[in-house]
Amino acid sequence: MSDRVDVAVIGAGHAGLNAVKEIRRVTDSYLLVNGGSLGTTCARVGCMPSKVAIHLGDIYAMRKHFQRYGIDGADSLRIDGASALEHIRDLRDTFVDLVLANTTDEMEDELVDGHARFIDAHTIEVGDRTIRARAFVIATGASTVVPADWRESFGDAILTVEDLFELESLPKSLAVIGLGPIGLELGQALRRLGVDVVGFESSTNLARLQDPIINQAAVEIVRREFPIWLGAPAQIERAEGGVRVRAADREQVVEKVLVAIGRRPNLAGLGLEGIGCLVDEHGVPLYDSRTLQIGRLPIFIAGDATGGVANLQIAAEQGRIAGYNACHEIHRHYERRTPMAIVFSDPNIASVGVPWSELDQSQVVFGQQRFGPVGRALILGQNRGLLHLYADRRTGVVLGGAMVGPRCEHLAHLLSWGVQQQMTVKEMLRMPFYHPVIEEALQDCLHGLEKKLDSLPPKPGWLERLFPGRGRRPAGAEASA
Ligand SMILES: Cc1cc2nc3c(=O)[nH]c(=O)nc-3n(C[C@H](O)[C@H](O)[C@H](O)COP(=O)(O)OP(=O)(O)OC[C@H]3O[C@@H](n4cnc5c(N)ncnc54)[C@H](O)[C@@H]3O)c2cc1C
Ligand SMILES: NC(=O)c1ccc[n+]([C@@H]2O[C@H](COP(=O)([O-])OP(=O)(O)OC[C@H]3O[C@@H](n4cnc5c(N)ncnc54)[C@H](O)[C@@H]3O)[C@@H](O)[C@H]2O)c1
Repeated sequence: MSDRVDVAVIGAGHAGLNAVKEIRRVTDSYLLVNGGSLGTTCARVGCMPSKVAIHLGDIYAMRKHFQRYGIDGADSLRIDGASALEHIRDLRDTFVDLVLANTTDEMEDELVDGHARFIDAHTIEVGDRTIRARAFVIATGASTVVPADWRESFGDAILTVEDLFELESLPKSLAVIGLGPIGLELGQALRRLGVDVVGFESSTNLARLQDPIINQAAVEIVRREFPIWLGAPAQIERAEGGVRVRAADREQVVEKVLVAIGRRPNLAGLGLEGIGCLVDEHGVPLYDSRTLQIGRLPIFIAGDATGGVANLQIAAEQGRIAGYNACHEIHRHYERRTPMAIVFSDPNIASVGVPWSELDQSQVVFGQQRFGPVGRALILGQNRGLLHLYADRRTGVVLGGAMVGPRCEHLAHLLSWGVQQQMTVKEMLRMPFYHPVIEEALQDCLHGLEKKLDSLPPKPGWLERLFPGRGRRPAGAEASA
């Protein structure tokens, strides 16, 4: 069977579905090819079921405060792991249904089931079907990296996010290998649901945190809840009663291992090397980071398949740009908004704006604020944590920050909106704040920064230099070429 269409999109995750939305504005002549389960990584195994697990863990962990609050009987509370897992699957199915209802359920012949492989820059094969298109969008996502011999040698003892939520019951003990966002979020959630968890991380950073002060604070907080061993790669071997995990001089025998050592773009089977794509050392084709076009080919790439920052909003936005560019001669540019990463551990961990590694430390003034004395944090019984802000020494413009603390998911948004608007410390302080709220931690931190900035000796030409450099166009606003 042979088809000829304007655009074919490969992959029905958020990137691919958003590409389709753009393409449909221009043409009905498109196909969406998806190999594997429909419903998106986010809804099936990613953002959403992991947040349900975190929520259940947080609720159950609250029992530890009950006695202090005058609530009796916490000792007799028990969690039924099987029911908790069933609830996660129930909600997961709801999220998947919501995605499908608005997207692929409405498609008929436009949806093609199978894995695509390029024959040439205008042709793919999907099973016994040949599809010719004027342009393609590759949005094939990514999958967990599992060392080749681990599955073979350790079978069911090895878990990834792809199978964790399918378990019928919770394991008694679990080693989480890799404490990036996935390992930390799920390791903590499972610990709170009663699993004996130990975490292994080869770097010295939790959740990819670059800011050393916030990393140190986060490590100290997480360690109060379960052991985390940092700084050496973990290896595993068979042991009586389960699997032995070793890292440097540490070892632990556990029933199961959750592998969370990173995700790799699903590009291997696409045959890209055969159609003249130059690829990097990870097999990702070289593409223009603004137009998302691969070389000069009529092929665009979006979402986790790019091997770049993996998050839902970026996948969706890149999908829209790739879809648009696949059916327009004049391309739109993808420009990343102010970087923001939030890890939904308790307390939340977040980084915003200029990453630590890119700061010119001699030009930055730093502000710190502990959550310890913040009224609302004390009321919530969640006052561990620290906020660290960075501002430009010369102009007072807020550059970003990192934080570990209660409800930092919201502080991170507030901060990123200020950074995107290129606001100064003083301008952010003129924004409204209420009481008693966690946002007062941000206000206090900004006051501290303001004091430091005001105490710096004035520099000649300070004001004149301030305005030309500041330009009021929000960074990252979509531009058309
Ligand atoms: C456990 C976990 C938690 C996460 N939590 C968050 C979070 O809290 N916040 C956040 O922003 N992000 C989070 N993410 C990341 C987020 O889920 C992803 O960045 C996003 O879903 C990627 O979307 P995508 O469209 O690029 O890929 P996907 O949704 O993976 O879609 C790719 C599609 O392509 C199909 N496919 C693959 N190969 C082929 C082929 N050869 N031919 C045809 N089809 C193919 C796949 O079956 C799939 O349907 C999390 C991820 C995980 C795993
Ligand atoms: N809240 C969120 O936004 C969220 C949540 C989950 C996932 N994600 C995204 O999903 C992607 C994948 O997340 P991830 O956590 O799987 O990957 P990651 O690459 O962010 O982290 C993997 C970690 O594993 C460590 N590691 C590698 N090999 C190891 C070994 N042998 N022993 C011990 N540690 C080892 C690495 O040093 C790294 O810290 C990320 O890009 C992330 O942004 C986002």
